[in-house]
Amino acid sequence: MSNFTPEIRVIVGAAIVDEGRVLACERSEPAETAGKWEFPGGKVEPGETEREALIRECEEELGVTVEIGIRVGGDVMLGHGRAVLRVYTATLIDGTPKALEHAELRWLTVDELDSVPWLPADAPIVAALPAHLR
Ligand SMILES: Nc1nc2c([nH]c(=O)n2[C@H]2C[C@H](O)[C@@H](COP(=O)(O)OP(=O)(O)OP(=O)(O)O)O2)c(=O)[nH]1
Repeated sequence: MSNFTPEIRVIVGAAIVDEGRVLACERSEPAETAGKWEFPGGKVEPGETEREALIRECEEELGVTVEIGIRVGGDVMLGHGRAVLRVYTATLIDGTPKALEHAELRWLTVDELDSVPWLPADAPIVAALPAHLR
């Protein structure tokens, strides 16, 4: 059909900041991305706002309650333009993050941001992070 418009999924990530450090999470699956590091988050489901999706994902993946702040960096295209990644700052309201779905969690200072292999799409977001950690 000539009027077919493919759906663009929005993937949200939370840059959880605490005492000048950001929480980095090592993916455990699937095999193609296991061992790469990311911001906790995932797909925004129909009927959900981006902030609601982030709060839900942080509960599911880390067992914490977060408050969402401001955007970090710009939109990053994923999957040949089929999805877009949007990252927001977040702060912990309740709980201590646990690796419920990730292989490992690490709190990184601004000097440690490059110490883990981030998912490739996260590079521009990580580059924009220092301003939020100082
Ligand atoms: N959560 C997250 N995903 C990222 C980041 N960077 C990046 O390229 N991605 C990609 C990896 C995945 O292909 C996709 C997120 O999918 P996901 O499988 O984690 O999302 P989800 O939790 O909603 O998954 P599911 O319910 O469908 O299993 O976005 C990031 O910083 N955080």
